[in-house]
Amino acid sequence: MKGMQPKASHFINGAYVEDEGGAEIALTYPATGETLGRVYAARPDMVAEAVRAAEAALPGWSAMTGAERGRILTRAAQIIRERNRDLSALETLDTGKPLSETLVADAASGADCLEYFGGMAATITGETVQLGADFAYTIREPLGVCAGIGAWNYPIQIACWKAAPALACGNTMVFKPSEETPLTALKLAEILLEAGAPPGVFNVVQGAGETGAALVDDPRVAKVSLTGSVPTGRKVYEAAARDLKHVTMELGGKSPLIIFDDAEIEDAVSAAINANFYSTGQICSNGTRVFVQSGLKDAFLTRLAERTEAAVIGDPMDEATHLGPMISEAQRAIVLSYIAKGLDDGARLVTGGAAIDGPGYFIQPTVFADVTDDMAIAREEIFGPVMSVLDFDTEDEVTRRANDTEFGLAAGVFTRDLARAHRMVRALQAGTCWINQYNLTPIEMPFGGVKASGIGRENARAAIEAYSQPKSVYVGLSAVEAPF
Ligand SMILES: NC(=O)C1=CN([C@@H]2O[C@H](COP(=O)(O)OP(=O)(O)OC[C@H]3O[C@@H](n4cnc5c(N)ncnc54)[C@H](O)[C@@H]3O)[C@@H](O)[C@H]2O)C=CC1
Repeated sequence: MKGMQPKASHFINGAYVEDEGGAEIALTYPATGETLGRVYAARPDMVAEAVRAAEAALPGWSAMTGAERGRILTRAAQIIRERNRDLSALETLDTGKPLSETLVADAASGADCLEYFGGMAATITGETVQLGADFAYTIREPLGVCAGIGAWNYPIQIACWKAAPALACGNTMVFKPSEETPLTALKLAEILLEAGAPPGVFNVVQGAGETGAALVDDPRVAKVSLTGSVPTGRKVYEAAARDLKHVTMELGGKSPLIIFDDAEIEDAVSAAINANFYSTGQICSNGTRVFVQSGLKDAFLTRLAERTEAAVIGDPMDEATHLGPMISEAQRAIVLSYIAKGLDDGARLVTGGAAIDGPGYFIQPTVFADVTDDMAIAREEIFGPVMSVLDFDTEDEVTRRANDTEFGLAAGVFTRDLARAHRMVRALQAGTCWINQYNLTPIEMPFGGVKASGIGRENARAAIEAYSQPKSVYVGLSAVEAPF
């Protein structure tokens, strides 16, 4: 298997840079466990160099018109689309996610995002406020150098979701991908340069938490956008607070998917599958607590088991494959430990429940029924293909139980009664809700969490607020009055 080794580890000021003195990070293909290359973590000097490059590029980039910046982002989107197959194959090598997914959901979503904010860049303006004879106007200014830190489940998508709005607003960025998936952010850096972004506008440094922390701590960084777990979010938020930096936190979840008796059953089963097994369950917004009203329970579980057992698990490069491996042996071990806890706690295993023998970090898609609210599998984010099905009887009861969690990323409601659906989403504590759908995250819709699941929103116009700030200018046109 070829194609994993990048030219060098980091991309700073428009060029690949190497420093073999940093900690080595093996590039492992999760489907076979083979090591197919290596990168090195950025040491503090390298992080400082990347921030310096981003700072130096800031005056020129922010002085361009929005239309000029937008044209570059749009061109980058076009290049990504032209290279979608190669980028998707690289993403599959890095993450193990099946090509059938990466072809449609990863680089393609990144291109959607660059196109969206590329189109919007020229419309980012202030406003004018008439104040009697005087008036005020606002100038929407970039924040400065932004740090982006990514998780491993959607590497190029996360990089684009952060870079596109940041760059559209006139900021520059240093992005640190997850140490598990260093590759496609480097490709994005190449593509942005090729599309016309000046050197230093988008830089990439590799490394784990230490590198991320060095980036967050750099006093020249004005804003930090993290996609990661809640514990990491707490650390990064705390570090950013020391210098009162702006933050966007896209964190974990344990989201409810609520299915009423009157739901269209095949749609509800499809949604439960998408909400738990897409990307082998490694999605922050997954609806891992599937509440099913008592009258539908048996029929739902029967169809769910039949369809789950028909999933094609195996070679991610084969486009007929539905489920690839977990990202790593360590993550698979975590998921297996949760399955063991589920069994210990008395949940009923409907299907799956075991690792799959052979090379790579494969695991069966797993469904538990008769799960109760107090079980670990119902309370903690597992980040793997484990679905918990819980029973409920009434709307009030399920609303209360759905909200009884520290998380608040997403929620879904399946019912034919639309008045009930809208009433429910008003009551559900979640940043994103779906009615009769699940896990679709178009760029046009703000995405983010409430409670411990995050701060701020990505995508849509909301992201412009997250990467710019208004400067208010009062213009006096009358005589200045003073008390004496
Ligand atoms: N809300 C959202 O949009 C999404 C959230 N996630 C969440 O991400 C988690 C899984 O991803 P992981 O990569 O395992 O998360 P993680 O929290 O372990 O790592 C996330 C990133 O933070 C970096 N990091 C770790 N410690 C740091 C520190 N002290 N300072 C700065 N950076 C640090 C890591 O190197 C990595 O790049 C899950 O909890 C999942 O729910 C994943 C995707 C989307």
